Amino acid sequence: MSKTVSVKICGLRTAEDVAVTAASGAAYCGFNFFARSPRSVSLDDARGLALEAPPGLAKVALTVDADDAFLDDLVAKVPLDMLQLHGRETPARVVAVKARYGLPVMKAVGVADASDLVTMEPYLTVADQILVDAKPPKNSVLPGGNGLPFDWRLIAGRRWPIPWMLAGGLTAQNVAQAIAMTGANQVDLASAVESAPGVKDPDLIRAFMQAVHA
Ligand SMILES: O=C(O)c1ccccc1NCC(=O)[C@H](O)[C@H](O)COP(=O)(O)O
Repeated sequence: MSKTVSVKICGLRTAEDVAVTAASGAAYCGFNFFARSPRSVSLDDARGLALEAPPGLAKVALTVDADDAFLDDLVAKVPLDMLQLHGRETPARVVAVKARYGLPVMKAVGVADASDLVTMEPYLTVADQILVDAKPPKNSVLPGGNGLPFDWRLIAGRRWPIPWMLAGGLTAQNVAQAIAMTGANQVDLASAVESAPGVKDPDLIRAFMQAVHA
């Protein structure tokens, strides 16, 4: 029996991105507020995009080590379903963000070797979800969204007590193998559905979704 895998497409910047993501059957869309990313959007633009998102498409805001002043503004302006913390936020910071905003929090953890799975453990009791992502290369300015996979054998057969998403270099060509190896029920991607950094390609989004559901 085939299983249902939920998809999050991250780094949406235009109304067409949102429309295609929703129509393709993705469960989540991500708005990126890391200023140095080619995928970043302003609060005003994100508000417009979020208001256009149809019911059923969960709106996730990705931030990196954001302070309360920024998050206050973000949550006041943009209707959201989840906060994604993609920096060096501690477990205590996850607890504080959850309490302050009352939104589910997904904590991203970069994986390069088995020690990163130990680093993940304290988050499993405080976050609502974990994003199991590739650790960025040392010279990258982006803490995520580098289009590079990690060694999926590191998490093959691993089960965690809270929902989690697999991310890092997923493509239409490798996602079936990634799901089979890791048992992921949710996947997240940015780079492989772009024709250029920050520019989503509707055909690539549709091809990825077909590969997930094949
Ligand atoms: O995508 C970015 O530019 C980015 C910048 C800063 C922090 C995180 C970022 N992306 C996080 C995501 O949720 C990506 O979807 C995830 O890392 C996978 O990206 P990719 O390997 O490009 O599919």
